[in-house]
Amino acid sequence: MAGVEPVPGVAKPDPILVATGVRRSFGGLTAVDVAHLEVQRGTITALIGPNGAGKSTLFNLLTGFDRVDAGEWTFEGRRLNGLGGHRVARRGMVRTFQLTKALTRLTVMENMLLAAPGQTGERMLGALLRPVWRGQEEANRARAEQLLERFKLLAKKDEMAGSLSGGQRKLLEMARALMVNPSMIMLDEPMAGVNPALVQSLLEHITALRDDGVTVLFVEHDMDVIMGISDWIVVLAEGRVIAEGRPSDIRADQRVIDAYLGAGHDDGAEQEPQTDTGESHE
Ligand SMILES: Nc1ncnc2c1ncn2[C@@H]1O[C@H](COP(=O)(O)OP(=O)(O)OP(=O)(O)O)[C@@H](O)[C@H]1O
Repeated sequence: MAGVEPVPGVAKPDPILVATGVRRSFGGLTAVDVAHLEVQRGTITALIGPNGAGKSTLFNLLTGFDRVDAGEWTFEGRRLNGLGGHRVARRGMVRTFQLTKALTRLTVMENMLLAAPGQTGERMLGALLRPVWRGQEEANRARAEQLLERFKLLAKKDEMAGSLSGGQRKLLEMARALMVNPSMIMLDEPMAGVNPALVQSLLEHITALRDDGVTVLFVEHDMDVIMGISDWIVVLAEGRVIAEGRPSDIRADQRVIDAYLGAGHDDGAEQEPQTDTGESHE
């Protein structure tokens, strides 16, 4: 991303995702108010910000799981406004979801097959198209096995997803998202609840996705992870993009330091201003 100025809303050479004027309020609270944001194709871009900054809401809006109040966005040059999550996924932009209770009661393989393309309408057309359908199911199963192998979960394919460790669940979430062969994947806190021993392996999987040409946008709180693998970082605070740039730009950005300190985030160097030292200031 050489030559791209680290300023909020900056244009990028080959953006895969472009959002303009995207706003979402809940009651009187403006959760997201993004004037302009471009995600460069083929990069790992981190979306960071203090708690409540609007990161999850922005993810939900862009992937069709929530509705904007205003604004528009394009993916691969095509408008996505008004499309639901499944149709957005079919266009090639998928997000990971935490495994819900229901999904933990299915096997690993069943989870993979549920995420496969073309799940809707099959029952209706099933009688008519049974041979085609069967072929599709075989192809889905083959792809699922390939992905499970890649994420070292193949041996677990017949086990309940609920029996997986935190890290293995994250791998399964990633593998599920890849069932539709996306060109962009959005990861919501991929490292949350992951045993430190698995963090390195997850990081390698994320960089491997990028190296395979998949654009990655991820929300994460762990600064070491963010600084370690991101090509570009976008900082949200109170719904707005307050900074964006390479890790070195972001580390030195006073607005970012202020936003994190203001929200009481622990970056390892902050001092709590209101700490009672036991001395009287009167
Ligand atoms: N469905 C909702 N109804 C009402 N308020 C909401 C809803 N979803 C989000 N909010 C509010 O919008 C703001 C942004 O929330 P959001 O979850 O997007 O932040 P976030 O940056 O993802 O935070 P975190 O890092 O804690 O996950 C918060 O103040 C939150 O309370």
